[in-house]
Amino acid sequence: MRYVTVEEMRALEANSDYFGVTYGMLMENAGRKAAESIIALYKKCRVLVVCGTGNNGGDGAVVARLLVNAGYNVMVILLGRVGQVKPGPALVNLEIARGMDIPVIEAATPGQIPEEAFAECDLIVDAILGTGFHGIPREPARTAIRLINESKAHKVSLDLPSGLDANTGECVECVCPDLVIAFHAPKKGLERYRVEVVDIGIPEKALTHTGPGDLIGLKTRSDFVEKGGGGRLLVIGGGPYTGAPTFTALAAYRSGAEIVTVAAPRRAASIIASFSPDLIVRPLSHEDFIVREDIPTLKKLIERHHAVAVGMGLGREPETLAAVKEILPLCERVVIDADALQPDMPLHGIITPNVHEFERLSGEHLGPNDDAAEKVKAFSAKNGLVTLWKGSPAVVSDGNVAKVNSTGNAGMAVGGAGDVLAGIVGAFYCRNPAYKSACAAAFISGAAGDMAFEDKGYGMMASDMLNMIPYAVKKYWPRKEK
Ligand SMILES: NC(=O)C1=CN([C@@H]2O[C@H](COP(=O)(O)OP(=O)(O)OC[C@H]3O[C@@H](n4cnc5c(N)ncnc54)[C@H](O)[C@@H]3O)[C@@H](O)[C@H]2O)[C@@H](O)CC1
Ligand SMILES: [K+]
Repeated sequence: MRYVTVEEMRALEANSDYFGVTYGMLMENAGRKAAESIIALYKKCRVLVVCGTGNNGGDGAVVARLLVNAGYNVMVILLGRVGQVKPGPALVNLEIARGMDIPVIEAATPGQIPEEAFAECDLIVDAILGTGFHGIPREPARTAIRLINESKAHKVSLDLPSGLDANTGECVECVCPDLVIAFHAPKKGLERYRVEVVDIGIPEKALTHTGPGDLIGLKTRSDFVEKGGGGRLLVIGGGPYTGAPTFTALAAYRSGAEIVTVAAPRRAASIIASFSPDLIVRPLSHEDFIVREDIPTLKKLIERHHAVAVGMGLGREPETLAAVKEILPLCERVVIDADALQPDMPLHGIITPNVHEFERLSGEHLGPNDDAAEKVKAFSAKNGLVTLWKGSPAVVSDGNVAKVNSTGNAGMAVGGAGDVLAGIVGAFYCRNPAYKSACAAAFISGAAGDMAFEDKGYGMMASDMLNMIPYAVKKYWPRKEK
């Protein structure tokens, strides 16, 4: 089984919690499965559970409680004060253990660790550090790891051997366990251990649907301190229509882009510029639509931005489409939308077709009982790109995996909603991988649409979605320390 990265695990846990199988339930499941494995392997004996102050320690507290229930003689060493324990399921389970008169020794420094406990036990459960660990073990974890390794007792590590960095698979000083009980899937670096993977009840939906977990690890402006680091998006659109590129550009700003430039034909450019002083608008050569003479200008603009969103409000003048055909290969990160989605276009990056545009591109009519995820995945694989299919619900795929969007509503079938979505995708894509950007954008766009619908029902407009984007981001963006 392929290992799961720390970020993937965080995302799965966050989506699991979002769909109702909470962090607390996951911890209970993890602890129960670990205790069951231990009871199957070791007859009743003296067990020392060494807990860290994070959720791995929380798992250890659940194991301690369940082994006591099964008649084992259990003692817990907490490497810190109870007051330092992560609030939430870990603290709850440590308090429960203490409340059950299980001896919990608090050892905040190496000197406070009762060394004799490591000699007077038959089995040690290593619940010090899990996927939240990185670097070199600090004290008192470091001493505890040494004492565990020097002990003659059997050792079982929860999720991974404490001291193994699951981001890199490396370990400088880590527990050498007889068995690792890994939760949900192995982490990187477990190849050299005896591992038992246990299911902790993460619902299938956490894997198949978007959720707040898809925002974990998404880079935003605050990750780039230098000016313009937050992402510079170029919007190439406008012509017969001026609202569409405007929605895309404003949505990108609302999603955290730092600089958004709109390149549009002259007349459209002056109208777009009049909508908002926030927009940097670059009028092109022709009055009404984009022409081949614009290519050198567009080339220069493309080079000065992290990503490009093209197609919104473009119109379908043959000369315009010919120009777009020439500039698409020049774009490293591109979101291709609306009129630019033509079968003979060199499509790549992320495409955001609605149902009709997808039909035009793939020749596939997706009816209500079609498996949209499979069709969109196949199309994405064949064309080597990421598709954000704007069905209801939307489906995102990179050709390998596919996710169904879990937010959004029928009120969003309103002019401009697709342009807003394209702007959110473009803003995220400036600084993030394509598939992650598309999943996160689908989720945030639908969440903003849900807030707008909550507020205005079917009277909502795309501009209401625009205003809700920052609130959706604030509501669902898991705090860094999770
Ligand atoms: N979040 C969840 O819903 C679940 C988490 N689970 C468990 O939670 C673990 C992840 O928990 P956390 O993210 O809280 O982190 P961990 O419990 O893995 O470790 C975090 C603790 O270690 C400390 N730490 C980090 N680097 C250190 C270093 N170099 N030296 C010493 N201490 C260090 C941190 O300050 C923190 O207190 C998983 O491995 C798994 O065991 C499971 O219960 C499944 C459910
Ligand atoms: K561990």
